[in-house]
Order: sequence, then C-alpha cells, then structure tokens
Amino acid sequence: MTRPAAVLIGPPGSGKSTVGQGLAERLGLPFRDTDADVEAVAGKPIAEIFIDDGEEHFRALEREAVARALAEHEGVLALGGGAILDPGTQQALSGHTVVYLQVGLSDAVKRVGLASARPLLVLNPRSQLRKLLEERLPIYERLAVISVDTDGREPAEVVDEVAAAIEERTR
Ligand SMILES: Nc1ncnc2c1ncn2[C@@H]1O[C@H](COP(=O)(O)OP(=O)(O)O)[C@@H](O)[C@H]1O
Ligand SMILES: O=C(O)C1=C[C@@H](OP(=O)(O)O)[C@@H](O)[C@H](O)C1
Ligand SMILES: [Mg+2]
Repeated sequence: MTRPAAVLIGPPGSGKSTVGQGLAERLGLPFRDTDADVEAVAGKPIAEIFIDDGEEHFRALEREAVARALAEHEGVLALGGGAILDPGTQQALSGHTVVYLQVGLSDAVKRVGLASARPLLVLNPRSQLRKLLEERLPIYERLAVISVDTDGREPAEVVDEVAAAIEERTR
C-alpha cells in the first residue's frame, strides 16, 4: 500500500501549500495539494465552486479528493484547511504521518489578508478566522502526530523543523 510521506493539516494561512511544496523539494518527492485536485475535477477555481455550487458540494469533492490522494500519493500532501471536518477523512488519516502546522490568529490574518481565493474569509477575515480556529483546533490537535508552530517563522524554517521531525520518527 502506498502512502504519503507526510500529510499537512492546519488552518488557512498556516502555510500547508507553501511549506508542503518546500518540504517536497527538500525530500526529493512530488507535492500534491487537494485544493488543486478539487479545482481540476471541477474545472474551476475554489471560489467559483463555492459561488456556483455551494460549500456542501465543495466538501463532497474535497472528501473524494482526499481519499484518492491518501490512497495514491507517495510524496507530500497538503489538505485544505477544512478537510479534517469530515468524520470519514478523520478516520482515513489514522496511521498517516499527519503534520499539523500551528498558527495563531494574528499571523493567520496577516497571511491570508483579503485574499478572495478563500471564500470563507472574504468578509471580515479576522472574525471568520477566529471562529474557524475555535471550532477546529481540537480536531487538528487530535489528528496530529507532529505539530510545528509557524508563528513568526519563515516557511524555510518550518520546512527544516518538519523535515527533522519526520526523520526523527522514521529512525
Ligand atoms: N511561515 C510563514 N511565514 C510567513 N508567510 C507565510 C508562511 N507560510 C505561508 N506564508 C504565506 O501565507 C500565505 C498563505 O500560505 P499558504 O501556504 O497558502 O497557506 P495554507 O495552504 O495553509 O492556507 C502565502 O502568501 C504564503 O506565502
Ligand atoms: O479552511 C477551509 O475551510 C478552506 C481552506 C482552503 O484551503 P487552505 O487551508 O489551503 O487555504 C480551501 O480548501 C477552501 O477555501 C476552504
Ligand atoms: Mg493551501
């Protein structure tokens, strides 16, 4: 059975896509992002899926994309921040090298800013992110086998720490 070398979870702005790409380069492995997989299946950007089809439809596409990637991908896999809300996905992550990128509200808000690419955060990103963190932090913490704090740190530093933690686990 194939499995990803690492599966990155965490809130929007924690750096899953950025650090995931850097970690894959560091490990010499391919990188995959389930948000890109969903966009490829739907044939449009995530913001348009939310507008045209609604969040529920996005979550259904996301659930399938995550299941497929967990079964197929042997490199570094970044999930969308909300993928872990699905109970089936929570179960499917068991036994995987799940890496939780932690980020506090202030850094997350600065990083995502007013990016319209994240439909959940378009209006009032600070209060939306605060709500989202409250709801999800216990889930991220429960699923993680490696947790790395990203506050005030550059992506390259985060990559270093994640790579070291993965190496430590496989020794
Ligand atoms: N550790 C970091 N420090 C500063 N900026 C970061 C860091 N990680 C990511 N970023 C920036 O924050 C934004 C969101 O990062 P991204 O990787 O898309 O996060 P996620 O996939 O978790 O939502 C990007 O503009 C990225 O360049
Ligand atoms: O947290 C969420 O619910 C979402 C996070 C986004 O991915 P990132 O966490 O990579 O920004 C993307 O999947 C979608 O906009 C929904
Ligand atoms: Mg991302």
